[in-house]
Amino acid sequence: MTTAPSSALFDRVALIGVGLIGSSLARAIRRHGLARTIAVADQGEGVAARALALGLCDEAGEDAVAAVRGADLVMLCTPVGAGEAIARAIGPALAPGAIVSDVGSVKARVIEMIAPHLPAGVHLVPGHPVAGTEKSGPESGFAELFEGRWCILTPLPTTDARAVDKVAELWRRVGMVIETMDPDTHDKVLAITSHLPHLIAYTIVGTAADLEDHLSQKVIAFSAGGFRDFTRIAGSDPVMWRDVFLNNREAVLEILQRFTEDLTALQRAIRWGEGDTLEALFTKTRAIRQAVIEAKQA
Ligand SMILES: NC(=O)C1=CN([C@@H]2O[C@H](COP(=O)(O)OP(=O)(O)OC[C@H]3O[C@@H](n4cnc5c(N)ncnc54)[C@H](O)[C@@H]3O)[C@@H](O)[C@H]2O)C=CC1
Ligand SMILES: O=C(O)C(=O)Cc1ccc(O)cc1
Repeated sequence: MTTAPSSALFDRVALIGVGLIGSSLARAIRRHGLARTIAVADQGEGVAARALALGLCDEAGEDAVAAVRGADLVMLCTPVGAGEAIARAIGPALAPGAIVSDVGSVKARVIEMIAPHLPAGVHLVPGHPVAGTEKSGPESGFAELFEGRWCILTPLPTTDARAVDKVAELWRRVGMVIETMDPDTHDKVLAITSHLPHLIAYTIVGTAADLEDHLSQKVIAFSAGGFRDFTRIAGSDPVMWRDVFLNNREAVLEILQRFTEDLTALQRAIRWGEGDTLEALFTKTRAIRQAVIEAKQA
């Protein structure tokens, strides 16, 4: 099963967590021949065995320490809340010169949780492939997930530049476009573009579910258009998203404050029949939609 192409970037890649993102990365690494050996560790019940059966890796088990031994790249692909315990456990087993990276949707807290447990000589290169779906588990991954999407790296000023380049090259070879920013900026940007939309979706679907029985059943039966789109997002993994909100608390609360103020202004406009206010906002947002589409096509 081991692939040994001459263009392999890494000798042994250890993926800790082999759900949607870990399994997509395993598939993409295999497809592009980027590692000689892929070892995975996952504590989910039966997940490691399923990853092996799917042919995603050369070795699989529950023990992260065993997976990282001899690895030149360790990629943390678990919900972000698990990062600290994993880093504490694997720290002593990491080879000098090894790179530790991650795919977490939150960056500042992840760095705070992981960095203190890494020995000197091990390079931390935090990252976030901004590509995903509402699905989870090793069966839901696919090699093309990352193609044409952004990968944001948030290295510390002290991070070894060669280590950053190597992680950037990995994501580039699986099709991503690389952007570098500081962790706080990342967390603020993602709070509005990803975390708040998920919170809104969870709220709308929760509100619909709490309607009187006869109404809530009709909502499900006749759900179409907008509401259906929200149910897709609200079907995302509960543990992953619990960890995102707990670990990007400040940025999410700040953006939620602004959002609720804007929502209250809209509520007022509807109450007082201020059609001009509504139409002006909807005209502005339509232009933003157009700009987003054009940016994607560029
Ligand atoms: N789902 C998405 O669309 C995206 C997710 N991310 C980030 O990727 C990470 C993983 O998310 P998904 O792959 O979607 O989740 P997932 O739920 O599909 O996979 C997570 C895996 O981690 C395993 N796991 C949990 N705790 C563990 C531990 N202590 N040790 C070993 N394995 C453990 C679980 O058993 C599961 O198999 C998260 O940090 C998330 O923020 C980043 C981009 C997109
Ligand atoms: O499925 C969707 O619409 C997503 O937004 C996927 C996603 C989830 C989390 C991320 O950090 C990045 C992308």
